[in-house]
Amino acid sequence: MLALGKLLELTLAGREPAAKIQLTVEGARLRWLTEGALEITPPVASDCGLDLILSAGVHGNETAPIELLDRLLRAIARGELKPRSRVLLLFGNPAAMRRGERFVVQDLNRLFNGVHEQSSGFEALRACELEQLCVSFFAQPGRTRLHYDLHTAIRASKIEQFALYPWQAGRAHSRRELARLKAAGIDAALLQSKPSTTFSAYTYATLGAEAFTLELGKARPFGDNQMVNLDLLEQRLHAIIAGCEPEDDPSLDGLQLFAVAREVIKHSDAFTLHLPAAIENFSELPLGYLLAEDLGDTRWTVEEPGARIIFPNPRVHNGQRAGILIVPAGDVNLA
Ligand SMILES: O=C(O)CCC(=O)N[C@@H](CCC(=O)O)C(=O)O
Ligand SMILES: [Zn+2]
Repeated sequence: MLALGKLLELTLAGREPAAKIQLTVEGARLRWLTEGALEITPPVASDCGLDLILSAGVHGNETAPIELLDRLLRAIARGELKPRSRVLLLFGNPAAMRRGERFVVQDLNRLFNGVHEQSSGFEALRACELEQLCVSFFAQPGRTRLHYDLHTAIRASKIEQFALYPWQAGRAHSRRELARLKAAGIDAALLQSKPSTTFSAYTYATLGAEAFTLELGKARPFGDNQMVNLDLLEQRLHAIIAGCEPEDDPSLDGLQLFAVAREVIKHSDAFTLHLPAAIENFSELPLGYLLAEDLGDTRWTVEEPGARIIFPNPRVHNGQRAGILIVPAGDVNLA
């Protein structure tokens, strides 16, 4: 196998490869760009016109997607998976991956779309670097842009594999992309309705890619991910990279669509979340339920029929999202 196929090993060891460019037998080029970043370029004659960004490890302790990208890259480096798409593989937060922690100083996935410019520290620099890597990767005009940012969640989930679909003014979410995700084993999608500072929101709204955050089960240490079955997603990523995707059924039956009702923001150290510690993502909350309290008279009470909670986390920094209240999406305008 080509040495650059061991990007994960190199990244975890904090090492730079001696050779930055290597070619597979079929002539695909692997190019190491910087820590945790590798570009794969198919031979010109077989290029299918897709620019695909696959990222994982934006949160350093979310190992199942990191292992998935490692398997894909090794298959390419062994010549078993023959790319026809250009691919940018990114391990988002190498320092946090080495520590097995979500982040080092601050949550990298809150620093995109320019927020890093008003901040400092390791993650702010990395957000800037990741944005530049994506801009350069997408520089060629007339090509199709797709980005999957792969994550796992802190807690268990009633719906284990789901997507968060970013938002941009005047742009409808794509039925074709949702059908593709359904075929890849994704059971639900949360359609965002406002701008965001996550990585996928950056590539979607600023760079015009189709882009998603994919949540793929519960975060566990390296080597401990046997419970997560990512076979369908892995097969689909193989097919996308190899430029040989099957035609998808355009029906979205079986894919649950949700909309954001409200984001719960933690304003102060007095913030209290009234949920059991082991509550699962997508748990339903009854009308009138007192969900959270904060300084002064701030109270979060459930007012939306059918409301469910995802990502409840009272330990976030003040000013950040401590949970999202979601509801089943009504009539959705899809492109
Ligand atoms: O389990 C949790 O509480 C967080 C899981 C996670 O990291 N989710 C992403 C979602 C990103 C998005 O909203 O697109 C995050 O919080 O960064
Ligand atoms: Zn994450």
